[in-house]
Amino acid sequence: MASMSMDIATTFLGLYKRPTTLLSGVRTTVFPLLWKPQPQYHSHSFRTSSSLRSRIITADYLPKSKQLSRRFTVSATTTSTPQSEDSDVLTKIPPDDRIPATIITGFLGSGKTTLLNHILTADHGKRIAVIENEYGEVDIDGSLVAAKSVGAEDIIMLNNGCLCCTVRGDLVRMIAELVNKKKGNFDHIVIETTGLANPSPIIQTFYAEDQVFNDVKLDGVVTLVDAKHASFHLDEVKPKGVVNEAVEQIAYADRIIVNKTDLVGEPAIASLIQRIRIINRMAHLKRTEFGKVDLDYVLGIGGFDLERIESAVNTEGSKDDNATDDHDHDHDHEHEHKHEHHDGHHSHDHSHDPGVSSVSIVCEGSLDLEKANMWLGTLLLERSEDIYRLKGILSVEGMDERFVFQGVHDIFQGSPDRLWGPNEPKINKIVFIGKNLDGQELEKGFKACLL
Ligand SMILES: Nc1nc2c(ncn2[C@@H]2O[C@H](COP(=O)(O)OP(=O)(O)OP(=O)(O)O)[C@@H](O)[C@H]2O)c(=O)[nH]1
Repeated sequence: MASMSMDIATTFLGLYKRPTTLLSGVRTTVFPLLWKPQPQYHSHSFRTSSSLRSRIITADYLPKSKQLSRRFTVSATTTSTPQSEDSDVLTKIPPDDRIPATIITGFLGSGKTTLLNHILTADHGKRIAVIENEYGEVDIDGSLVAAKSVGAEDIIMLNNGCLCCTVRGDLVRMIAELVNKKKGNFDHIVIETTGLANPSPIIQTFYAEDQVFNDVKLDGVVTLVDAKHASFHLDEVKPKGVVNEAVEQIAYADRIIVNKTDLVGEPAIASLIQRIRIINRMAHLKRTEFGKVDLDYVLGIGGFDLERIESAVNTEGSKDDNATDDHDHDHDHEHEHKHEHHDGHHSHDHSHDPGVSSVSIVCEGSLDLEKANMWLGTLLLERSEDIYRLKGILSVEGMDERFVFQGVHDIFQGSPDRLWGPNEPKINKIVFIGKNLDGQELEKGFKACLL
């Protein structure tokens, strides 16, 4: 990591000065290209060449040659065309017609297959291709999935290991094959991971692999949490350097489903939800029995869609979607404030993935572009392993649009969004989910970038 980091830093910090060219198909801007409002950038400065498409990914599964050739990832398609004589650009986001994919994850027995069956048997009109990953040679979940009989276009089993480790290459091939052979026959891909999967490398696959990225977009990560057993797994002490999958699965979620609520009482559910909120305050959360949720809660959520980031970052979005859980509400105010939630246990010696928490910063003002680039570049250079998820909406000096972005470790993407309203306060919102986050330091660093 250390030796790679310098490359990343150089890339990160140097990028915004590079001339850029049109990338066919997918165009966007990236934060370090954060637009300098100078005349020479007016019509093309957002466009990235394919060589700028994705940021270096340091995950060790990528071959070195690939690691070095990758920089920033893009997903939203953003064009910049002249708007009027007196304004620089019109930012609009044309439809992204890549096939959406949903990752369903959650600890062993939390109800993933149950949810999948609910999805497959519900009346939503979508044609779904399923990729099912089971650890072990014997396809048990596959036979439990109601797939063929209810019209799933395809169900593909990956049985030789866990998606996040040994069969990740298979996932890439599987998706590429699905797209090449069956495009037009299905509208959505659902991937069920094993109960022991760490979602991070699976998520990264959607950005790191051209074969996947060009045709498929990650719609969201749905994490099932077993209301009865989750606390036990969250508490589990892992050897140094070994991730606690239960914590990671919650940390990466866009939607959390606290399932099996029939098996425990209200106090246990409430305390579990509080605990989940410490790890991830950004995801929407619902309680269920047998995974019975409205399908629009889990499909088509655009969790990784830049247009939707606002709701993710919006502090309202971090509430439990069940009104009954209003004990979990935020105490947010309109202007300057910060939330920092650390696991109260992390000072103890026995750790359950110590200090996985969320920090959100909300403050009004406009950012100095160069300072922001420097700050975020340095932060990701030093801390990308610990920063699991990052999402935000920023106000940048000289930019009429909001800048929305998100990151997964050192993969970072962003683009201008809609124009700020004439009387709209320019409030920056940024959420970090990760390990050992120091809320005060993050806030201080962020505020130092404000003009
Ligand atoms: N009581 C109760 N049982 C549930 C609920 N949801 C699922 N189950 C049961 O829990 C068991 C495990 O559910 P699955 O859907 O197979 O869980 P999974 O996450 O796919 O399990 P793995 O593939 O082993 O990781 C099954 O027997 C389900 O019928 C629920 O809300 N309440």
